[in-house]
Amino acid sequence: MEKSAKIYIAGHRGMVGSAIYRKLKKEGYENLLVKTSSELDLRNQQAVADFFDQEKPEYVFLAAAKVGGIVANNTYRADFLYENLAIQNHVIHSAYVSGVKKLMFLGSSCIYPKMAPQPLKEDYLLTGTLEHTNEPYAIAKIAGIKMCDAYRDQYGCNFISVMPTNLYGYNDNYHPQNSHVLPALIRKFHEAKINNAPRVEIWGSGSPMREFLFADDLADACYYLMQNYDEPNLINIGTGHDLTIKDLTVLIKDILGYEGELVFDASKPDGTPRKLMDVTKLHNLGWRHKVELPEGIALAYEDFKSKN
Ligand SMILES: NC(=O)c1ccc[n+]([C@@H]2O[C@H](COP(=O)([O-])OP(=O)(O)OC[C@H]3O[C@@H](n4cnc5c(N)ncnc54)[C@H](OP(=O)(O)O)[C@@H]3O)[C@@H](O)[C@H]2O)c1
Ligand SMILES: C[C@@H]1O[C@H](OP(=O)(O)OP(=O)(O)OC[C@H]2O[C@@H](n3cnc4c(=O)[nH]c(N)nc43)[C@H](O)[C@@H]2O)[C@@H](O)[C@H](O)[C@@H]1O
Repeated sequence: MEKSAKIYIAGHRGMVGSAIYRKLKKEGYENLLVKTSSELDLRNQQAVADFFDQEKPEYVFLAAAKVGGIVANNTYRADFLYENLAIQNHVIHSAYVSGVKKLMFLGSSCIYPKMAPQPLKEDYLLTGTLEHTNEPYAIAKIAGIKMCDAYRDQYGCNFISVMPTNLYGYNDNYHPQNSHVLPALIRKFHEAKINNAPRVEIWGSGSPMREFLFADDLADACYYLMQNYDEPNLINIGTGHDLTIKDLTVLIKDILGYEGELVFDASKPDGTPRKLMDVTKLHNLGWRHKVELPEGIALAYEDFKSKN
């Protein structure tokens, strides 16, 4: 990617898009093209086609999506399927029509079968049944991977797909119901601490295992792969380490300095028992994460406090 290249970051106000934006600025890219969802609704096919036709970006990071935690995915099942399919269909197809040199599509670790062997290798895609809570989102993401590959096969487009593990960081979503677990727990422990609440409710059994990557590390990996990866099929992005939700809870509780009790709410779903990424392919390409979980949680908490 030449420093003068015109680069469109779809979803630049989100956690991932804003991290990619910061990374590219830091690397000296000045010609960055961004639009909020109110300026350009990516669900609108004609608007997306017109935008690509007029602006002719050379590179695209597709980090715009309808995103949320386990309950949001399970509640807004139709919206997660429809909006994600629409956004990615329009952006990927318009990127082909307007002659984009390279596009990166961001998926998620939930594309793998619920009971796949661990760690999750890239070739476990479509080898089993998906987790029910996020099946619509996963189906959309799988369609995105296959769309990038099909446009490569039929039209020779250099469209790549990356699969990040669970993420957290600056500009995360801290909504009490719709967020992912890590930002949800930061909010819960912060509020419990300032209100002297005797206990905090944790969803599910606490036994599922999750892997967490700091969003700035993800942005670094995306930049690296945009320059060093030109293959079909997907590539995982993660740390290669995971922990139970219970251990994550204790870690966040300690970092925030909350001393009350934990109560596990079994009426809430556990979701996938484990989804640890196999990052051998990424490590072999020469990229590793830098921010470890305790440091990343402290940074995310500072960001949360500065906005709340
Ligand atoms: N968060 C995670 O744990 C995680 C894990 C794995 C993969 N990912 C992937 O990373 C990508 C970004 O996720 P994120 O966590 O950064 O999400 P996010 O913070 O919710 O940001 C999503 C962005 O998408 C944009 N967007 C949504 N609907 C749009 C529409 N109809 N038209 C135009 N823009 C629209 C929003 O733009 P506005 O702000 O302008 O409304 C928003 O900035 C997604 O593809 C997601 O699947 C995320
Ligand atoms: C990365 C994303 O991961 C998502 O799956 P997934 O890790 O289960 O999504 P999370 O919402 O992060 O939940 C992870 C685990 O944390 C538990 N958990 C405990 N307390 C809380 C809480 O207060 N809030 C939340 N949100 N969870 C909580 C939750 O029950 C689940 O077992 C998918 O739905 C998406 O499709 C996407 O792939």
